[in-house]
Order: sequence, then structure tokens, then C-alpha cells
Amino acid sequence: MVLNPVISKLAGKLVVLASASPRRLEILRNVGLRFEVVPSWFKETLDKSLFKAPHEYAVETAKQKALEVARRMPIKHLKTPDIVIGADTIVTVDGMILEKPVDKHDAYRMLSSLSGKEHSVYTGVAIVLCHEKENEEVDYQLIEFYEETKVKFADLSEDMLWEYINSGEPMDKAGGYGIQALGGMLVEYVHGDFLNVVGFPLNHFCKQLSLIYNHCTPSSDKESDSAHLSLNGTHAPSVLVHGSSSVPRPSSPSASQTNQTYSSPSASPVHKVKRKGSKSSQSSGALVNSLSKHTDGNEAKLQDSDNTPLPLITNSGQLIDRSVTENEDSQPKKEDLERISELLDGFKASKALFTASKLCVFDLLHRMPGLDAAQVAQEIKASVKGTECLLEACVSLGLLKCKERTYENSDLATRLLRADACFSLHGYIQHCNETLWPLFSHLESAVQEGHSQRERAFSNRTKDMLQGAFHNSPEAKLRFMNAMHSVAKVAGKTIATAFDLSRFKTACDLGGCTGAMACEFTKAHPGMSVTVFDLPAVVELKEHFQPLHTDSRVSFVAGDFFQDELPKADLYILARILHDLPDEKLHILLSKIVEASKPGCGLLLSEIFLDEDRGGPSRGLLQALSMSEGKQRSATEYSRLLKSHGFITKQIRHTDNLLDAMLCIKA
Ligand SMILES: C[S@@+](CC[C@H](N)C(=O)[O-])C[C@H]1O[C@@H](n2cnc3c(N)ncnc32)[C@H](O)[C@@H]1O
Repeated sequence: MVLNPVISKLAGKLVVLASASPRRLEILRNVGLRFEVVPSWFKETLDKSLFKAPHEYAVETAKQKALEVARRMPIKHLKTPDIVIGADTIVTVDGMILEKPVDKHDAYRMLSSLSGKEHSVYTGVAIVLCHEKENEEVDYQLIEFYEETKVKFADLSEDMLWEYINSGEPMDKAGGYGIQALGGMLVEYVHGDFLNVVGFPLNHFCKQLSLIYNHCTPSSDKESDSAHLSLNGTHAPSVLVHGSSSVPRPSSPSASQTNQTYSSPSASPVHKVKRKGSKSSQSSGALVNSLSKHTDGNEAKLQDSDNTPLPLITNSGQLIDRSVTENEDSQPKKEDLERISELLDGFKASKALFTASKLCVFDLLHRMPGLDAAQVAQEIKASVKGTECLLEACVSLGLLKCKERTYENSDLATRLLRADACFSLHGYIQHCNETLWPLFSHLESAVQEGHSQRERAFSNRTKDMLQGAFHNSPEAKLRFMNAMHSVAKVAGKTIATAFDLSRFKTACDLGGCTGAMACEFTKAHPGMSVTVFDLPAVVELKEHFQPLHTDSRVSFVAGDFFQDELPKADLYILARILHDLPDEKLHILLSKIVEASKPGCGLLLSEIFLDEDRGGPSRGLLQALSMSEGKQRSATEYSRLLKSHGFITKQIRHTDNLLDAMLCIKA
């Protein structure tokens, strides 16, 4: 099977992966699929006893994950994906379903039950195709399947089991092992798709895509209850386009079937969501429209039933750039226009958020929900006309809700935008407004000259992004600290709990700013104390962040990490430091850590890790445009850098929070 042409069928579509599993991301990225990651909020709490066979449980979980994202996106993200992919991997042995272990003892229970035996790994996959209709509703069409792979473990000694558990690897993996890493050492044989065990049955998925996009049979009546896709050369159960609620489920395969590739693109209920936001009513064109195929030279042309040309595809399956072949009378594609409008208006949306945040609109509406525009205007001392425009814009961006011309915060604003919310990003938003906005208004010069525009934007002569803030006014210092503080509070727990750190009793957070990250580490690790090491100008302002520092296991040392001796610790934390440093400073800092640390000492790095092909995430690539003296790196690049200073990477976590993390140990 030629894979790439199948994947290329998805070019230009908004494909969403409803999973944050780094392994699934990697498998799909490796075959060139472009997609957004929107982790599902579906809680994996289905009652397993209700399912006749384990794979049904995995498929149902995958389906619920994908549908939750497909339903949420038009409302919360104000855009409708074309395809949402959900997946769930489980391990079964002796009739038990094993998911991710909750702690080390659970991991031990799971791994010892697998020792010396053959078990099955099932991944259930759901592909949800979303069709926007003219009346702003969205129809969902579901294709689901699963894959089974048999794996046999060697007999595992107690020592080996515990060594593996203590590596931390089992904790986020179904069955408590990762076959692609250290867990591979436990495996005697694999029968079936190896990638299915890693977390995603790529081959089966591509076959399904091929069936969907290459073998659609004509549907004479778009408004009928179902239209049929030809699957596996046979007519499989129908895939619904409109209006039925029956859910034919796959019949269970016989017990003797192994390495199962049972394919069940079963029909599913149609789910409709009223789309918020966009007034656009163009039809996206149903997938199951009839296709006519003509051969013209070596090109096959496809047309849907209302004669709208579909992408041109050569006989070898290559997608041809339509812009080359279109004539001037054709219409621009709806999704192209949407994407461009989103980018053109992005800065207006950012500034609306910054302004509402600065004028404390979200705090006001938290205290006094249900005010109308005139009342809000009076409270924030602004014009009624301007306030009304701002409030309406915020509603369209999903930041506020409007009922009968009165306003209240959306859930998102309540959670992240109030200044006093536990995970408030208020401080960071103000930093974006006051510091990054002026910097980015000189982006053209930054690109032409290749260096930071601090001097132009702030008449600030220092090039150093990290220290720059402290040459400014006390307000600017506090604003910077507030910004760091807010992001550290949002991402801190994820970073502090990313790895098993139980063997480290003392940690030093270098450039630890207000101590917000340090507090998350002491909270997560009761046996650990953390020293925050930062510039004197920062440490002297730490009192502004009371009552955070009532934690007696967090202490502060003032100093310069390029010049002064570093406090001794078992673990050094470097969060959002390295990406801003030029090579020479980076090597000074790493050499000082090497000097201060003993073999076995840990180094926990937290940054945004770029994809290995540098294709994303945009957050990291856009951050690079601030043109600090440092650079953005992928996890592998950071690993190499740290290895050159004697730190060996043990684990990497791509999180779905604002920062990723890597744990290294000094050799
Ligand atoms: C981008 S902030 C990161 C803060 C914190 N690690 C976090 O992730 O929330 C960089 C921090 O490094 C500190 N810093 C910059 N230069 C330093 C130096 N030479 N010595 C010690 N700290 C420094 C800054 O004061 C600031 O708190």
C-alpha cells in the first residue's frame, strides 16, 4: 500500500488529533500528516463490565474522545474540524483490562501479571468526519475500527521489574510499559502491528482513509438517511450523513482470531451542533457525493455531484496544486479564506483580549455578572460605544457570554483571565501587551536585522532578554515577574509531576523568579526542598508574591548564575532559561551546573520543545521571532546540548500544558 497519497488526501483539511499522547503524535507526524492536537476532555470512566469484549471498550472510549472534541471545537474554538481522530489503547491479560497505572504499585501489579505470558494490545480508533451545513449545524459521521496485536513478555525478575518501574517509564502507558523504549527489553515476541502496541495502528488507519477517500460509491440522494462507503472491497455497514440514530456495532470476532484487523466502519448516530461565531454558510461538500473519474493524460480528475472540482490527483496519487490549474472564474476555497481571515484578524483579537484584561473587564464581570454595556462602561471609566464594541468582540472570541444584552464571563475567562484566578494568565497577558506587542511591532526590522528590537521599542540598550526587564522601572520589573509567575503557576504542576523525582531531596531552581515553580515542586514532592536562585533585583521583590512563600521548604538565594557559585543540590531546574541565551552564555551556565553537581545529579529542563522537523508548535516558532540572542530547539537538540555537558537524557515529556520537560542525569 502506498501510504503518502492517502495522507495527502487530507492536505488542506483541518485534521484534529483528540489525544495528547506523544507517541501517537510522532507516529502520525512521521508520515507527514499535518494536524492540530486538541486533547479530549472525555473522562475515561466507562464501565468496563458493560462491554462484551475488551476491544469494544477501547473503540467506545476512542469514539467518545473524538466526539467530545468534534462537538467542543465549533463552540469553544469557533472552528469546525474536517476530521477528528480519537484512539484508545488497552492491554488485556487473563480477561483483565489494563490501562495506565496510577502509581508504582499499580505498575508492579500490571507488569507482574504480564510476566512470562502472552497478552493482547488493542487500540480502538474513531474517525469523526464533520460536515458543516448551511444552517450552521454540524453533522458528524463516524468510522470506527480496532487492531489487536499479541505480545509475549519474558519472565521478569523482581529486580528487573522494579528497575523498570523506577525508570518512571511505565506511568503514562497502557499496561505499564512502552515497547518503543526501555520496555522493549521485556518483550520476547510481537505478533501483529508493532505501532499498534506503541499506540496507533497506522497501517489500518491508512487503509481506512483509503477506503473513505478512494472508494466512495455514489450516493444518489444526499438527504437520505444513509450513504454507503465501499469498504474492504465489500459493502460495509452504512456511514450516516443525515438523520438516523441507530448504532450498528461490530460483531465480536471469534476467539481464535488473532492479529485482528477486523474493520468495522460502523454506522453511528448523527450528532448536530449549532455553530457559534462564524456566520459563514457555505457548504463544505459532503464526502459521499458521487465521484466521476476521467483519465486525462496521466491525471485523474474527480468531480463531486454538483460538479465542484475536487483536488486533482495524478495516477501516482500526487495532489496537484489547484492554483496552477484553476481558472480565474473559480472561487477561493472556504477554508483558505477562513484561515487567512483568522491570521489577518489575529492581532485584533489579541489586542481585544489585552485591552479587556487591562481594563479589568473579567474581574468586574466576575464580581458583578449580568451588567449591560453602559454599566460596564461606567465601572471601567470608558465610553459606552467603545465598551459595547469591546464586549461584543469578546463574546465573538468566546471570552464573554451575552444574555439579553447583559454580559458575563465565559468559563474560560473565569478560569484563566480573572486576575485572582488560581491559574490566572492576567500577568502574562499584561506582559504580552506592554512588552511583546511593542517588540513585535518592529518585527520587520527584527527579521531584516536578525536581532531583538528592544532598543527601538523601549530605548533599552541591553540585548539580554532575561536581564533586560531589570533595567526598567519597578513597575516593569514587577510586570515581568507577574508574567513569569502566572505561566509558572499554570504549567508548574505539570512540570513538577512529569517525572518520578523521589530520589532528589534538594533542588535548585536557577532563574526561579518568584518561586511559583519551586512551590509546585515542594507540593508534588513532600521530601524535597527547593532553593530559588535569581538576580538580587528579583529576589528583593519576592515579598510581592506572598503568601506563596509561607512554604518553609522553599528558600531564596540572590546571585548571578553566570558569575556566582551555585547552591549545591541533587537536582537543578532550568525552566524557560536556555532558549533565551546565546551559545557562549549557555555554555558558561551549563559548565557552572556541571561544576556544582555530582554524578547522578539531575537536571530538569522545561521549555517549549519544537517538533523534530521544526514544523511546530507555532507557540515555539512565534516566540523565536522576538529575536532574543538564543534559539528554540527540539527535544533532541536540547538532549544533544546537555549531553555535550555530560548530562544524559532519561525521559522527555511533551505535555499539553504551556511547557514541555526533560529529565537528564549527570553521567
Ligand atoms: C524567563 S524567566 C523564567 C522564570 C522561571 N524559571 C519560570 O519558568 O517561570 C528568566 C528568569 O531568569 C532570571 N535570570 C536572568 N539572568 C539571570 C542571572 N544571570 N542569574 C540568575 N537569574 C537570572 C530572571 O530574573 C528571570 O527570573
